[in-house]
Amino acid sequence: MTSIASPLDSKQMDSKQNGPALDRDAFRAALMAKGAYYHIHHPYQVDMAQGRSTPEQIRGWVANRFYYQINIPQKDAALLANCPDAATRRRWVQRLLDHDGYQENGGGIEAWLTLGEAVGMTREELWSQEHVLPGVRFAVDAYLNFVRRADWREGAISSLTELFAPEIHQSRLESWPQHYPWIDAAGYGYFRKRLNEARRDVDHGLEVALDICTNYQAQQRALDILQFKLDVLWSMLDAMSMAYQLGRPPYHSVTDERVYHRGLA
Ligand SMILES: O=C(O)c1cc(C(=O)O)c2c(n1)C(=O)C(=O)c1cc(C(=O)O)[nH]c1-2
Repeated sequence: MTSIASPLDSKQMDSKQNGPALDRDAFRAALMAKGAYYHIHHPYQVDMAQGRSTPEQIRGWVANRFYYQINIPQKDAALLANCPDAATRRRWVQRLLDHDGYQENGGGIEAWLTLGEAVGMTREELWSQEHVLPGVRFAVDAYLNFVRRADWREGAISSLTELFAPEIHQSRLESWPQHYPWIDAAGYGYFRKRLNEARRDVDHGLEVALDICTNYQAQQRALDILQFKLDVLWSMLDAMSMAYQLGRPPYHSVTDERVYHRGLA
């Protein structure tokens, strides 16, 4: 029971736009094929993986990604708030604990702060958001706002970029220590921690998608949602490329000062 209209509901269907539904395996394959657009292929990410990034570029990425990290639990809390099903909430709530921590377990945000220190930044610097580029902020905010407004099942589908995340975490664990001996190994805990968490998360997200998207229109909608999320991740790196690789941070043509803001509350 939800008051938010979603094309995932069959009653919202327009029969004229219906094509044949993919079977479960073919739909899973169509979702997986979206991996071709994952940010693992973005030049900024490729440069980091191949050892071509400067310390400033790595630090810029860590500081900007921190904004993603701190918004993920708010996104998951929004999804929980929109979800009327207790059994789903009981599983989904683990994501909040993964990032925020519980009892003596520090959680993902804490692990990301450790990564920040490992690359030579202070915790205060990350929390201040002074390095967060407007383009990164807008992309992350778009994700949070989408999940706030969406049917929880659409929110769940938007997390499915995590299908492709274990590979990217694994690749960082393998390549970064070789290329960047200046990074303190304590910083890699986040990536190690996410390997299993992401696999468990996608089992749940995929289950939701495969169970619910059983007709053509719902399947197309799910693919569109996944593409939207891929766009979020890609756009974040586009903004970082401009600022840290091409030397074109916001307002670079009018001032040498950093003109960043913390967004509008
Ligand atoms: O480092 C990455 O490339 C990467 C990507 C993604 C993703 O694909 O959205 C996530 C994460 N990391 C991650 O650490 C994480 O906790 C996470 C949660 C989610 C989500 O959408 O709920 N995505 C991601």
